[in-house]
Amino acid sequence: MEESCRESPAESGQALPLTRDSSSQTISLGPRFSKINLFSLLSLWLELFPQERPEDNNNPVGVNIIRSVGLVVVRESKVVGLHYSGHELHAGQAAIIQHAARLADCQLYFSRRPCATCLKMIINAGVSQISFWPGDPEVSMLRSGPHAPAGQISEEATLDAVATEKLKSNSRSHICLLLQPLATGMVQFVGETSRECDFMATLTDDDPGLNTEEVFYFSKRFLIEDCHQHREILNQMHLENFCVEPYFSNLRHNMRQVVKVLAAVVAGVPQQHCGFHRSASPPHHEGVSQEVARHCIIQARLLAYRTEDPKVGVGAVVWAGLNGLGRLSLVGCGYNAYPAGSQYAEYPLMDDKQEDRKRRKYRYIIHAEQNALTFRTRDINPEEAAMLFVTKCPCDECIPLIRSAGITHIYTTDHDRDRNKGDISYLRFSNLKGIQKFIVSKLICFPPFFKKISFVFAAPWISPEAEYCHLAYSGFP
Ligand SMILES: O=c1ccn([C@H]2C[C@H](O)[C@@H](COP(=O)(O)OP(=O)(O)OP(=O)(O)O)O2)c(=O)[nH]1
Repeated sequence: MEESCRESPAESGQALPLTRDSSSQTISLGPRFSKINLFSLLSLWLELFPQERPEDNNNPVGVNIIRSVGLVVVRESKVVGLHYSGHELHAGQAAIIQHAARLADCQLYFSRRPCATCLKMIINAGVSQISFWPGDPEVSMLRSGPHAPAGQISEEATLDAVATEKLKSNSRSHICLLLQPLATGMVQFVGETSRECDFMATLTDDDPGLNTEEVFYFSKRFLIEDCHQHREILNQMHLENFCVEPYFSNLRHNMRQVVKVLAAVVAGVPQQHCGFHRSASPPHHEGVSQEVARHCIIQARLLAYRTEDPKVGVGAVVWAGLNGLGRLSLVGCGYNAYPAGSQYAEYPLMDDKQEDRKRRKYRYIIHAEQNALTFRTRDINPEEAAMLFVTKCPCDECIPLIRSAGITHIYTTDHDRDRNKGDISYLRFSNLKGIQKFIVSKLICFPPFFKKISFVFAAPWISPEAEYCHLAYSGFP
């Protein structure tokens, strides 16, 4: 993350009031995520990072009681790691393997209370804080396990709860609950802006509304519908303080709001019939799967809601990995904001439709890609695929940085592409060579017979430019 400890009026769940810039011009701003909101949302979303083999989610006999977990590692207010459970490693173990003793003094944000196996190693590494979402823990208390009757907390989960509690009481790391109320109006703001975001504008003419299926799915996953069960789980986790009213209702309300916001952001990048199609053989590695690309673009969209630009939020995340396959590791992430350390509204906020040029924002704002690359956690190895996921077409100022950093793939929208807006231009992206470009675009629907043929021959929605690929809305079943 790019900034250190700037706090805007919206930080602790407050609505942003009208704000004045240095010249007393009044501007209204939307609410934004606090850092804690952002880390919680990222951790929840990371839990759903697409796996090569699907998580054994709907196991009828509930044999697998270990749940997937998402994890955000933060050092000095900056994200230095994004992790998720895989087939071999839990998210906590993946963080240990990647960061080792560099985890010392970091803050860890988990989407579930981690199991004792992860917790002991994390405490041992000397992290300063471990927080978790107050739902079903990693060793599930909702799934019953092979030998326990359905609906009953398994012996394994009870033993894990005892062990984690013992580790907690003997640990110097501060272990706490991960939840902060969202800024007032945030749910509505995200709902509305999601419907208007570049991805939606490109992909559909319909107003999709809040995807109720997505809300339902996330509710099932991250909330515990039954109040008694939720209380029981909180008690097992020694969070009995939250079991009494009004704290219990507040907790559940805040959890629901966060889940709604996540569903709204996710709904802003439609999933159905999406596919990556390429028109030329790649100079580097193949890109990631369409599911992974969508997942990463949604990470970038979450980051964009932390913007300091009063008009346009941009988020960027860079992942790298050998062949673009297997476990990716985070290079960096960021959003557009004023230089780190600046005070809120210290710089002009005007855009190109307002005021004279010297009073506009453009010379001051650090772009999302610039923050992602400046505060990257590691360099990019020339052998690996390095993928930038960014919610807006990269501008001319960013293109040379992206190329020099060793980015091999860009996933974005083409909103503003080829435009010169005076203070900011987007002319260089189209001619950028040597980097695979994946653009979100809408499918031209074919009758069923032509669908298969269109895959083999160059389809009309694929740009004729060499090395130019599309995240296309496909009509394949
Ligand atoms: O590669 C880029 C390009 C832009 N931005 C940010 C910088 C600035 O905060 C905002 C500028 O957005 P835009 O070009 O849309 O200008 P605007 O004047 O805010 O909006 P409009 O489209 O109405 O002209 O986007 C990035 O973070 N990365």
